[in-house]
Amino acid sequence: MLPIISGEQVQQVDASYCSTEKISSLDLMESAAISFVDWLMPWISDCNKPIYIFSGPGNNGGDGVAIARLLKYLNQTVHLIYMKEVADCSQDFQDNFHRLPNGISVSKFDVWDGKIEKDSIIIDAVFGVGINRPLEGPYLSLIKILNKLGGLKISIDIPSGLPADQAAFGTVFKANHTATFQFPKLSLLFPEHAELVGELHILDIGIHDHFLDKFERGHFYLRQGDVLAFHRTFHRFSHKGDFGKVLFLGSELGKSGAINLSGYAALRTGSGLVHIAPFMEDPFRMIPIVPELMLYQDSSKTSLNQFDAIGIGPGWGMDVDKDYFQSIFARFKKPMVIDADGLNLLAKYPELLKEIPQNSILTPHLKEFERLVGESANHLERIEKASSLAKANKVIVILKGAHTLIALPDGRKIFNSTGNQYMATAGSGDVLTGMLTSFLGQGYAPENAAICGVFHHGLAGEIASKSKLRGMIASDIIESIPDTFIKLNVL
Ligand SMILES: NC(=O)C1=CN([C@@H]2O[C@H](COP(=O)(O)OP(=O)(O)OC[C@H]3O[C@@H](n4cnc5c(N)ncnc54)[C@H](O)[C@@H]3O)[C@@H](O)[C@H]2O)[C@@H](O)CC1
Ligand SMILES: Nc1ncnc2c1ncn2[C@@H]1O[C@H](COP(=O)(O)OP(=O)(O)O)[C@@H](O)[C@H]1O
Ligand SMILES: [K+]
Repeated sequence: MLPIISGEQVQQVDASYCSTEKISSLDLMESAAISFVDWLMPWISDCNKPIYIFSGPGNNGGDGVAIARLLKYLNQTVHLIYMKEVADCSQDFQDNFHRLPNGISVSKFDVWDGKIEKDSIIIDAVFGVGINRPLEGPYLSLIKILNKLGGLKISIDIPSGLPADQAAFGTVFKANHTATFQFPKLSLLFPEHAELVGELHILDIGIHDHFLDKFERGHFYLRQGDVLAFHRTFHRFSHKGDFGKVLFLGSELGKSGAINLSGYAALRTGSGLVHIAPFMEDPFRMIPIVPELMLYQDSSKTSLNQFDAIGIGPGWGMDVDKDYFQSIFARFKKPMVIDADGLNLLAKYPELLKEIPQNSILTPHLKEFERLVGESANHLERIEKASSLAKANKVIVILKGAHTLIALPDGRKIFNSTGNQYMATAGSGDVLTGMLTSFLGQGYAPENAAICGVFHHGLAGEIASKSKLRGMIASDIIESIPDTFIKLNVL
C-alpha cells in the first residue's frame, strides 16, 4: 500500500532515491515536470489558451520553471511570473531558469503588469511541501489576486500556502485540480480542504514505493492494485455455507429501507444467506425489496451464533432499550458491523464500548463520530481521535466521507481512493454496512473485510454514477457491486 509520508521527509526520500539511482535532484525535477506536462496534455492539445505559471523560490517554483520550458517546446503560449531574485532561489530553480528558451514572457512579480488574459490556464508553483509559515507580503497579494480569477487553476504538488500535514493556517491558493507527486500529502485528504484542492491527481515521477516504505509512519493510501491481495478466493466446489449467513438488525417503522439496502448489498457482495430483522412489532409484515432476503425476528434471549456475521444499526431508531442492545454483545461474540443508530446508542451508553467484540467494525460518518468522541477542531484531530478509539477498544473505525479513513487497532490509518460526491445520497452508508457484513460473513479477516468493503463500495459508486451523476441513488450503487468484482477480476 502506498505510504503517505510527511512533507518534511520528502527531501530525504528525494535524496535517498537520487543517490540510489545515481541521478541528480535536477533530473528528478525533470521527471516531475515531464509527468506534469504529460498529465496536462488533454487540456492543452486542442486549444492554445495562454498558460500563466507562478513560481515561488523553492523547488516547487523550480518545477514551474521546468514546466514552462517543456510547454514552450510544445508551442504553447507561456507566461512565467517568478517571485524572488533568481540568485536567492533554490539551486534547481536557478539551473532551470538558465535553461529557459526564448519566446516565454518572463517577469518578476514586483514588475509584472498584472495582466492575465481571459480563459487562461493558471499554474500554481509558488510553494510546495516546504511551506513553513502563513503567506504574507507579495505571496499573499498574489494568491489573493489569483483566487479571485475564474478558469482552469492547477496546483503543482499542493495548493500554495497549504502545509502538507496539518490544517490550513492562512490564505491558500484555490485550485480546481491538484496534481501531486508520487503520493497524496495528508492534508490533501481533509474534507475542509476540498475547496482548495479541487480534484486530486497523483502523478508517478518514478520513485518506487519501497523508497517511501522506509519513511512510512502508519498512514497509507489504498489503491486498486492493493486490493486483490485482501480477497478470499472460492473454488468450484464452494457451497452456500462458504459464502456466509448474515443478519441485519435495524429499521424501525418508517425506515424499512435501511436494512433492506444493507441486506440487498450483502447479497450482491456474495453472501450465501441474508436475513433482515426489522425493529418492529411484527417484523414479518415487512416486504423485503428483493425475494432473496429472509425476515427474522430477534429477541434478547435467542443466540445469534448461527450467523457468521451481523450488521446492526441502520434505521434502528433510538427506542432500542439498553438491555436489549447490550444483549447483542453477549449473544454474538464474533466481530460485527455497527453503524448509524448502533453508533448513536453507543454514544448514549459509552460504557458499552468495552463490550463490543474485538475487531468489530464501526462505521461513523462525521456527525456520528462527533457524537461518539466529541467535536474536533479539524480533520487531523479527527483522524487521531479515530485512531485512539480503534486502539483503545480494539475495533476498526471507518470514518466515512471522501477518502474514507480505516483506522485499525494496531494504529495504521488507511485512506481510501475510490468514491465520489454522487455517493452523498440517502442510504449509501447502509450499502456499506451490507458490504462489510457480507465480507465478514464470507470469512474475511476483519481488517480485510474493512479494506475490501470500503474500496468496493467507492468503486461501485464510481461505476454507478457514470450514467446517473447527481441522479444516482443507493440502489444504483448496489446494482453496480458485481461490476466491481468484474473490474478487479475477483472471481
Ligand atoms: N519527490 C518529490 O516529491 C519532488 C518534489 N519536488 C518539488 O519540490 C517541492 C518542495 O520543494 P522545497 O522543499 O524547496 O519547498 P517549496 O518549494 O515549498 O519552498 C520552500 C522555500 O520557501 C520558503 N518558505 C516557506 N514558507 C514560506 C512563506 N510563507 N513565505 C515565504 N517563504 C516561505 C522556505 O523557507 C523554503 O526556502 C515539492 O512540493 C515539489 O513541488 C520536485 O521538484 C521533485 C521531486
Ligand atoms: N464526496 C464523497 N466522496 C466519496 N464518498 C462519499 C462522498 N460522500 C459520501 N460518500 C460515501 O457515502 C457513504 C455515506 O454514508 P452515510 O453518511 O452513512 O449515508 P446514509 O446515512 O445516508 O446511509 C459513505 O460510505 C461515504 O464514504
Ligand atoms: K503549489
